[in-house]
Amino acid sequence: MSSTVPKSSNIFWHDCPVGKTDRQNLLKQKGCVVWITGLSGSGKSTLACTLGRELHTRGKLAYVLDGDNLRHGLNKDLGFAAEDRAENIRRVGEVAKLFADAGLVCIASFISPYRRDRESCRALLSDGSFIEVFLNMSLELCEARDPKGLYKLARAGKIKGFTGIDDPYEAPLNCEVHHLIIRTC
Ligand SMILES: Nc1ncnc2c1ncn2[C@@H]1O[C@H](COP(=O)(O)OS(=O)(=O)O)[C@@H](OP(=O)(O)O)[C@H]1O
Ligand SMILES: Nc1ncnc2c1ncn2[C@@H]1O[C@H](COP(=O)(O)OP(=O)(O)O)[C@@H](O)[C@H]1O
Repeated sequence: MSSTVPKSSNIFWHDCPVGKTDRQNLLKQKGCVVWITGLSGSGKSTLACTLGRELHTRGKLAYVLDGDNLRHGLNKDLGFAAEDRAENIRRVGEVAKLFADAGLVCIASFISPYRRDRESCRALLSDGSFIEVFLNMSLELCEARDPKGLYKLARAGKIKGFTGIDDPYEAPLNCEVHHLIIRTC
């Protein structure tokens, strides 16, 4: 699928009197995006929900955007070809930016296998407001977990273009948080 970025013309930005700073003051927190990337089964959703709960417990407003979940709605028209993944991440980046602008801690949990797509999302946010977390789990570990049985299907050739099997994953070069687990099971 090709990019659906619209070619709008004759459009004008409309500023509202209540801005991001006002919302942040109201909420007593800073809006930002925590972007969790890693292979399927690396623990992205688990970490996203744990972090979301921890922030909630501390009285901070957070919201989790998860790949599987958004593919049930906003991104249900997208598959897993490189251009579909790029469009998936582009849309999520824009949504995450809105959440951060609203003053929330937006926790985005997506494989987001392409460096360029993640960097485009980073570029949407101001310095320090995009925190990239790399769950660096080995393919062996993720495959041993295989909670949805997807690696088994990919190995059997029943899913084509599965990340880590026959589709690429580009590890971050300069992420804010690098979580590495070396054990194999
Ligand atoms: N071909 C292929 N490759 C990778 N993953 C696949 C594929 N097909 C389906 N799934 C399921 O889709 C989930 C990943 O969705 P994402 O939106 O995070 O993917 S991406 O960022 O656009 O690459 C992923 O969820 P997680 O296991 O939570 O990562 C899988 O459940
Ligand atoms: N820190 C962890 N230690 C051990 N198992 C974990 C950990 N985090 C997640 N898991 C398990 O690994 C599997 C994949 O986790 P999940 O959060 O669904 O990964 P992802 O969203 O990256 O696909 C699940 O069965 C989950 O319970």
